[in-house]
Amino acid sequence: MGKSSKDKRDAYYRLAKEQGWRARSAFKLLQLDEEFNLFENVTRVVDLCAAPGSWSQVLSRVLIKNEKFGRCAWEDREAQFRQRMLNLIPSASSQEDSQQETKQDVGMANTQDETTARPDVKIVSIDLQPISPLPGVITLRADITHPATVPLLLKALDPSYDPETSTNQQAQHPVDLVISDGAPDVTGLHDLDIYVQSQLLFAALNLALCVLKPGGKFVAKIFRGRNVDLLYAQLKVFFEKVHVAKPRSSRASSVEAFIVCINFQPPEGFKASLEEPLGVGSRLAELQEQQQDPISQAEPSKADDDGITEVILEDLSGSDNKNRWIAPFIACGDLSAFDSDASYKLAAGHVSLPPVQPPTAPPYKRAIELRRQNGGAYGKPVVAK
Ligand SMILES: C[S@@+](CC[C@H](N)C(=O)[O-])C[C@H]1O[C@@H](n2cnc3c(N)ncnc32)[C@H](O)[C@@H]1O
Repeated sequence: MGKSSKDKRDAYYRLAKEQGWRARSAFKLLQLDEEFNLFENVTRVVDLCAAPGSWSQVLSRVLIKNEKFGRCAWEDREAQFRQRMLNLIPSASSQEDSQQETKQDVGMANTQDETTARPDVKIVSIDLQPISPLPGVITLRADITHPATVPLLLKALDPSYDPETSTNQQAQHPVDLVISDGAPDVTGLHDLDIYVQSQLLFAALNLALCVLKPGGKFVAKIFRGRNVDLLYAQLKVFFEKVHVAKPRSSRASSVEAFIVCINFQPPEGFKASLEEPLGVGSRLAELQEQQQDPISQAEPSKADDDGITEVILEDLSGSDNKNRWIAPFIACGDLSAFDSDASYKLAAGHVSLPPVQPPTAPPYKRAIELRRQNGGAYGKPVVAK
């Protein structure tokens, strides 16, 4: 979590520290769950691009510790927080609570905790960066775009999996839910950022296809850019329902959104492949060809059984119309929830809480070292006169 002055006034940044979450992203997952009931009947989950680990914390607290974060609990916590915002000084007890929890989280072993673990629950989290231990969560430090990560993940999910002898890439005990909050270091070059993000998304989808069980769910961060409708149509090849969701805790000013794909239905004869991953060559296009056109399958403006209205745009231009599809857009999170674009005023007496989980290996550490070695020769701040 950054510490810019905007962040300090961002309610979710402060609320995350109040409640002991490692990052404000925890609220995005909680608000997505509020809308889509993501964790219902889920015991095996893979969290991709998981550092510093706030999504894994949510998984651990909901699935292992059986904590409830439904609308009621959320509103209760929020009401308390609003009260403290009015008083503008965090209560000593809430600070102690969150620090206590952090100590618990950080102090736990890297595998299932004997006292709290539900033996039927398996959570595997992966990131390029190290993730501090969490109760009941297996953490892997790996690159999700690298083919060697798939056998690593399969082995973590199923210790009897042997990449040497196994001809079957599918895990023996497949996964109910794959979530990915992957984001590259944003360059500010819009098209490049969207391209790199889409490569992360394809890597996440590829991994998901290797481990998801039929009926499983896939949730991933996307940057909504030009041609995102091509992506929605591609996801529709594998999942019965594809929604694009914007939690209230995700800044409206950001192009970030989340695809929520429900009911994994691999096309007949489809096998996830490391040699020919999705996003490379014509494999996806061929699968789309095999399938009926998703646009003609869906009836325009029809409410499905969740009461969600699908809006299909009829006038998509270009010859590849049949490869495009507009996923229903859903804003989620209670309307009374904090606005992530608003700045909330802090009083003079406001006490800022320390980060719940200081970064373990932040990329800027090396830059600081280099700057020190060079006697501050580069990257010196320019002082305005
Ligand atoms: C927005 S953060 C994820 C936050 C996390 N969901 C949480 O709640 O704490 C994005 C993460 O993506 C990770 N990432 C980016 N590219 C990756 C890759 N190729 N493989 C694995 N992780 C990657 C980054 O290291 C970073 O930790």
